[in-house]
Order: sequence, then C-alpha cells, then structure tokens
Amino acid sequence: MLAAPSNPIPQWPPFVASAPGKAILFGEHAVVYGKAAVAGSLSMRAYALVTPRTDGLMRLCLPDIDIDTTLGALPSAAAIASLAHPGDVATLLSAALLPQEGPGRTAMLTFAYLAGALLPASVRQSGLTLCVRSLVPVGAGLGSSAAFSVSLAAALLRLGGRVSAADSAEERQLVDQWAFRGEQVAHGTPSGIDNAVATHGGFLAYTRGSSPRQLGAAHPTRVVICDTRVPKSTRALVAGVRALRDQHPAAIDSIMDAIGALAEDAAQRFADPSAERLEDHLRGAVALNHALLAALGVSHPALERMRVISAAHKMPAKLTGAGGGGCALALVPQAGAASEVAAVCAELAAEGFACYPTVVGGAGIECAARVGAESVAAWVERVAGGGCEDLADAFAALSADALAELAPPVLRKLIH
Ligand SMILES: Nc1ncnc2c1ncn2[C@@H]1O[C@H](COP(=O)(O)OP(=O)(O)OP(=O)(O)O)[C@@H](O)[C@H]1O
Ligand SMILES: C[C@@](O)(CCO)CC(=O)[O-]
Repeated sequence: MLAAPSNPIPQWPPFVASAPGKAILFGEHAVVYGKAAVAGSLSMRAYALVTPRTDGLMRLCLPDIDIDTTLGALPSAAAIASLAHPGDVATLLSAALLPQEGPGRTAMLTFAYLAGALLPASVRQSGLTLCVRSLVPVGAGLGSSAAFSVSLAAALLRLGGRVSAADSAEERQLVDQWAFRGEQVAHGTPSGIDNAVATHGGFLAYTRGSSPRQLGAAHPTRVVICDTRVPKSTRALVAGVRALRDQHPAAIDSIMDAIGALAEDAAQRFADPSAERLEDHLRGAVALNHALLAALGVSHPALERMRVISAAHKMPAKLTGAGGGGCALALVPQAGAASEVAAVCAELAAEGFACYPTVVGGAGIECAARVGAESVAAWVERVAGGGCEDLADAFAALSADALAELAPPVLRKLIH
C-alpha cells in the first residue's frame, strides 16, 4: 500500500491541476495481453479547479456530465486501504448518495476513492469544492477518464502536501500510481497506458507491468481526431476480444503479436531525427494496425467510413482507443495545407462526426495556482467577466476557448 497522507498544506489558494487526453497510435487491445503500445498526449485536456471551503462540505461540480452534488462523509483512508480492489469503494458509500449507473456514478466513486485515500484531516474538516472541466470528449476513446483521474489524483496529492507542481519524476510517479487506482475504480482492469500518458505527456511506449518509456526526440505529430459519436463501452469491447481469443487462441495470439511488433517498431523509429522518415513509416503502419484491429472485431461501419474519407485526402487513419465506434485518428502530412485539413473535417462533419485537428505529443500533468502573472482566482474572475460570487460556478461557465488558455504555454504555441 502507498504511504498515508502527510505534511498537509495548512492554507491554500485555489489551484488548477490539468492533464491531457491521449491517443493510442499503436497497440490498443494487444496491450491488455502484454504487448507494447505507443500512445501520445493530446492538446485536449481536463482542468480540475480546487477551491477551499470552511463549512466542511465536499462539493463535486462536474458540468460536462451534469453533476453538481455535495458529499457528506468520505470513507476513511483505513477503510480505502482495506478494500480488495479500488472498484469496491461503492461498498463504503451510502447507495442513496450515488446515481444508479452512468458517468456521474463512476466519477463520484473515483472521487470518493481518491479523496478518501489522500485528503488530509485538515482539508476534510474545512471542506473543498472541486470543479472539473474537460475538452476531452467523454467516453470517446480519448482517455477522458484518465485525464479526469490524473488531474484529480494530482490535485488531492497536492492538498496532502505530497506533490507541488507535479513536474519531477518522483511526483509524477506518485500521481500515476494513484491515478491508476482511480482508473481501476472506473474500468476494473485497465492496462495503465491512459493514466501513464496523461501523467507523463509526450509519446510513450508502454508494456503492462513495466514503467512507461518516454520516446525519442518526439516530433509532435499533426493529426485529425474524428469522433464518430457512436457510443462504445471499453469494458465490453475488451471482454469481446477476450471471448474471441477463448474461441481462437492461436489466431488471435498471432494478431496480438503482429500488433505488438508494429508498436515496437514504431517505438524505435521515434528516435529517428528525420521527421520525414518517421512520417513515411507511420503512414504505412497506421493502416496496417487498423486492419489488424478490424480482424479483432473492434472496428465499426462509422470508423470504416471515416477511413475512406480521410484516405481520399491522403491521410491514413486508424481507430484509436477501444474502437466499436468512438474515435479514429488520421495522420496529417507535416507539409499538409490548413485548407486540406479543413476540407477533410468538412466532409467528416457532413457524416455527423466531430472533428478535432490537433497535435499529439504535448505536455502531461501540470499543477499551478497561477496563470502567467495572475492567481488562478484572479484569472477565472477576469475571464468570466468579474463579479463572481462563487469561483467554481464561474469556472463551470467558462467557454471552451477560455479553458484552452489554461493549457501549458508550450502547448499553446503548438496549437496556434
Ligand atoms: N469532464 C469530465 N467530468 C467528470 N467525469 C469525467 C469527465 N470526463 C471523463 N470523466 C469520467 O470518465 C468516465 C469516462 O470513461 P470511459 O472509459 O467511458 O471514456 P474514455 O476514458 O473517454 O475512453 P477510453 O478509456 O476508451 O479512452 C466517465 O464515466 C466519468 O466517470
Ligand atoms: C482497449 C484498450 O487497450 C485501450 C482503451 O483506451 C484497453 C486498455 O488498454 O485498458
């Protein structure tokens, strides 16, 4: 068990912990079976604003999923430590407090687990408001749950005095470990790749059970992420692949080996100083990886339609995440014109898909009580137009464009 909370911050100003979504470039599903996967962080991020209270309440304000609620007593750290699996946290809470099912239930359980384990007594007594806003679409295969868990774990660890800016290797490792437990609450048996990318940022090669490896010079890669808006369940898709493997073990294991080989090869090539050579390689490998995933039964007609459209614009694409709907990513040639990206997005939008032209390979977790020269509180008040009674309410109402201003400066340079 990880060490108990220590050295709490006695008085604290509002601060924001933010973590990115992820796109898996190679290796989804095979990673569950011990193969390598390569993933990168997105410029789309979750932002958790934490503000102090004095009434002892825990307010959880999650406007993206229509939750604004106040939790009474949290489970004790000892009760959390005694659980056989983080997902059992529901047994420590009153059923009347929780929605029966859905994103709200999962998010509240994740919060109860991490806050119960990590919040020091002083903050439990005084209370807090947590408001999470995210530009990562929920449940689309872009790691919204990991972005949520990582920003939450970092915020709570900071309140316990165990993390400050979350910028050292030690602090990041701690955030990653706790965020993984948050992911276990949400997903049962996740591989850990999503929380590793959301914590460390850049590009990572990951094999279950080993520490993630940061990759090479990591040329930031232009992509179009396309959300087919077809709902999917990661848990059900992973279970479906397992059932297929039970029926055809040798064949499915060969597919897993092939996917793993593509990921390993790509991981090596990320060290290539030539962005052109890397791009050439990735374009072929992406198409091949998608074909193998389709053989596992995790594609969907909407994903195939997306691939046809993007291929016509010379942008090879693959599903990213669990598949079964959700998202695909198309590689944009580094020399591709903005008009070509706009054209492919317009065609995809005409199919009812949501498009996000973005960059893979940006920053990981960040924790800060300042935005440039301003305090977080002053920044929220100014951007919200001033006169806010409640900082969390103002934050909840900010536009997506305003939120994007909170992205780390390095990332903002890449996006614009
Ligand atoms: N903006 C948010 N506010 C609150 N909770 C969130 C938010 N975004 C994600 N979550 C939490 O994450 C869960 C979504 O997890 P899910 O695995 O379905 O999607 P994903 O992480 O986007 O996809 P994948 O795991 O395939 O990448 C939600 O049910 C909720 O608990
Ligand atoms: C499908 C999967 O490989 C990726 C989901 O983003 C599941 C996992 O790794 O936990």
